Amino acid sequence: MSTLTLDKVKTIKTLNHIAESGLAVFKKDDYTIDNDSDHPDAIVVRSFNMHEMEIHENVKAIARAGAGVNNIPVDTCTERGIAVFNTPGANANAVKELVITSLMASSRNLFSGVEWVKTLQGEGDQVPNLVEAGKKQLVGSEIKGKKLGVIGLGAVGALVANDALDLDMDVIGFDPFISINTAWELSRNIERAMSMEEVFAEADYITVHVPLTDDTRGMFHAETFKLMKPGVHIFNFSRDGLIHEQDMAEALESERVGKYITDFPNENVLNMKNTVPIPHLGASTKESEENCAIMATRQVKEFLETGNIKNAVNFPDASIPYTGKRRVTVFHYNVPHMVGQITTAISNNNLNIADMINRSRGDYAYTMVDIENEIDEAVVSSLEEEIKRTRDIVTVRVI
Ligand SMILES: NC(=O)c1ccc[n+]([C@@H]2O[C@H](COP(=O)([O-])OP(=O)(O)OC[C@H]3O[C@@H](n4cnc5c(N)ncnc54)[C@H](O)[C@@H]3O)[C@@H](O)[C@H]2O)c1
Ligand SMILES: O=C(O)[C@H](O)COP(=O)(O)O
Repeated sequence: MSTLTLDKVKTIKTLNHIAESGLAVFKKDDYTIDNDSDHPDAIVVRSFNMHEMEIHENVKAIARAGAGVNNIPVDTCTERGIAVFNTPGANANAVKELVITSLMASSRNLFSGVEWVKTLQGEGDQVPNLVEAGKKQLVGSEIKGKKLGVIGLGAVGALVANDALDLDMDVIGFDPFISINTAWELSRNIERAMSMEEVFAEADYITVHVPLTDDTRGMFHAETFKLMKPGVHIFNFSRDGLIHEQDMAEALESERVGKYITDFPNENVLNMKNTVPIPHLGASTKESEENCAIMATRQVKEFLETGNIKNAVNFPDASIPYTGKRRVTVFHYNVPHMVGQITTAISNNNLNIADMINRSRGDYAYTMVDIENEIDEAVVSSLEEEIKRTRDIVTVRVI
């Protein structure tokens, strides 16, 4: 584990409520939490929409205490050398439990049943008779023996798929980009679909667990609904943008889709027939909020103090023990000669290298070099300036 003396107190700004146990990672002597700061060193966020927000040049990192990063302008952050972290899997169990709860509850018409029975208030002694007479409208289906289609077998999808098998469902899953780690976690009894169409054709219930990106936006639309079994129930605990809302409204109206259970209500959703709107509760458990907050804040602290990177969505993973007296971290384009230019600048300043790492991710790369020598601040500035003058550099930090 790294050790490093901070040269100044760092400022952290939060844009949503972040669990105290996570914020406690930032020790008082080294950090201040200031939610009014317009130039924090790092930002910790949950679902706050950052797309319209001005992000000060002092911001070095943004940590999403959760999974989805569609509320963060990730491409702009990358171009500016701001690392964006998330917390893979930290809230997956919470989401899985709510998906399974909703699967059983909606299949048994529990939500509409409870709503209806409350309308009997005021009927006095007649309530039990009215309940017995009315319950025939609410006959549901058991999930045992039915087929669940899971689109996206990541942290959440894999847990849902495995647990559905334990509930005696048949499960068919589709994920063309599945990670090796998740593939190891999946039960071999889950049927592997080679296309979404295969899932649509076979499933009685479909649950979607993919990120919202330009590739997945609107992936459920009129044509896809036509491929599904009439009366299918669709569960969306991922993002509203995955569903073409007008098409969903029409599919519900015609009962092509039997029920739409979503964690992302909006005005359109509230006007749709046979919809169960849930107020984005997927990750809202004490356990999940703490897991996410602790993971997010630890990752940011490590990055601010040592430059080490774990679970960034736009920087490569890169970690080495902090062995030297100072560390030079450089985020740059993934082009030839970068390491040579950085190490030349270091030797031009008469400094010796103790250790180094270079990792790339797509068009960008990240290099960290530990310096063996004690360096005074004048040399730090000269070194920083010299590296910044090099072509294809995005950001330089000497820490
Ligand atoms: N409701 C909530 O509170 C809540 C909580 C956590 C996550 N989420 C949402 O759920 C999403 C999934 O969360 P996760 O933790 O499982 O993320 P994850 O990154 O672990 O899994 C996402 C999976 O989707 C797969 N995928 C990507 N594009 C696909 C496509 N076109 N077809 C099929 N599979 C595809 C990926 O390969 C990956 O395995 C998040 O991005 C977030 O938007 C919501
Ligand atoms: O992507 C996520 O992690 C979830 O949507 C949770 O969002 P929240 O942190 O705002 O509850």
